[in-house]
Amino acid sequence: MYKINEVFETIQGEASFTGTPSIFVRLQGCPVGCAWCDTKQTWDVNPTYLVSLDKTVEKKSDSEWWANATAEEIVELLNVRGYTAKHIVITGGEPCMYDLTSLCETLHQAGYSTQVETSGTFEILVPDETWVTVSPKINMRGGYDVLTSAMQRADEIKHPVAMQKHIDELEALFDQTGVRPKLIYLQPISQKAKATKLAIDTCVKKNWRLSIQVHKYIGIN
Ligand SMILES: C[S@@+](CC[C@H](N)C(=O)[O-])C[C@H]1O[C@@H](n2cnc3c(N)ncnc32)[C@H](O)[C@@H]1O
Ligand SMILES: Nc1nc2[nH]cc(C(=O)O)c2c(=O)[nH]1
Ligand code: SF4
Ligand SMILES: [Mg+2]
Repeated sequence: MYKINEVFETIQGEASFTGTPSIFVRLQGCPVGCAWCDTKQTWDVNPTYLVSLDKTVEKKSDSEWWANATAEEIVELLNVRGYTAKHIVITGGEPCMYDLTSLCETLHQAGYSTQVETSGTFEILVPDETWVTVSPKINMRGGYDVLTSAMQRADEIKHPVAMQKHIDELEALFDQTGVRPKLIYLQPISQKAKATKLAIDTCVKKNWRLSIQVHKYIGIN
């Protein structure tokens, strides 16, 4: 069973897959506690807010409501809803709190590609074909060993930044782990002008890439 906060079809707004029609499966639960997190409604798994899977899909705004669903029930839901996107983004919350192998395999068998968005604070349990986006949560709850293996598995790094300290921490992480992935994106925190300028200047200097959260600029989910 997976704990589902919401399922919706939209355009991927972040990093390499920006612009790709995607179905987002947002899982409930995250113990990491980033101060600037834009999905705090996913942090707690509160039994009071357990609802049906349909209710999580019909949400009109962010809420702590969540539902239990099997991989098969999720594929069935995508069929019933008539979604046309073929790319599934599994996010959260922290999706790697759960073993995502069977969910991704079931989605692959049904003809979808998969991508996981993770903080790297839990072991990443996904098939080889799954695209893994790691937003390493440095000096946060979670193990250093796990973060190293997450860096090794990462297909891309997407690092939220607001101040120089965040860039210095990322450089230190590359040095500590000996892993420097090819695709490194800086993502300004919460569209702040100062954060955006810092991200642009640093990307130009280091030949990294910029990820703005496109969906937030155009006002979609
Ligand atoms: C909400 S998280 C869920 C997945 C996972 N827990 C993680 O942190 O990667 C999805 C992405 O949004 C980023 N993010 C969260 N809040 C943000 C904010 N206020 N501004 C920019 N990026 C943010 C995260 O770093 C991560 O890359
Ligand atoms: N359009 C859109 N793109 C996204 N990319 C990552 C998201 C996330 O919340 O993980 C997200 C999201 O919430 N919406
Ligand atoms: S790890 Fe991801 S979901 Fe959890 S608090 Fe940080 S940004 Fe939010
Ligand atoms: Mg989001």
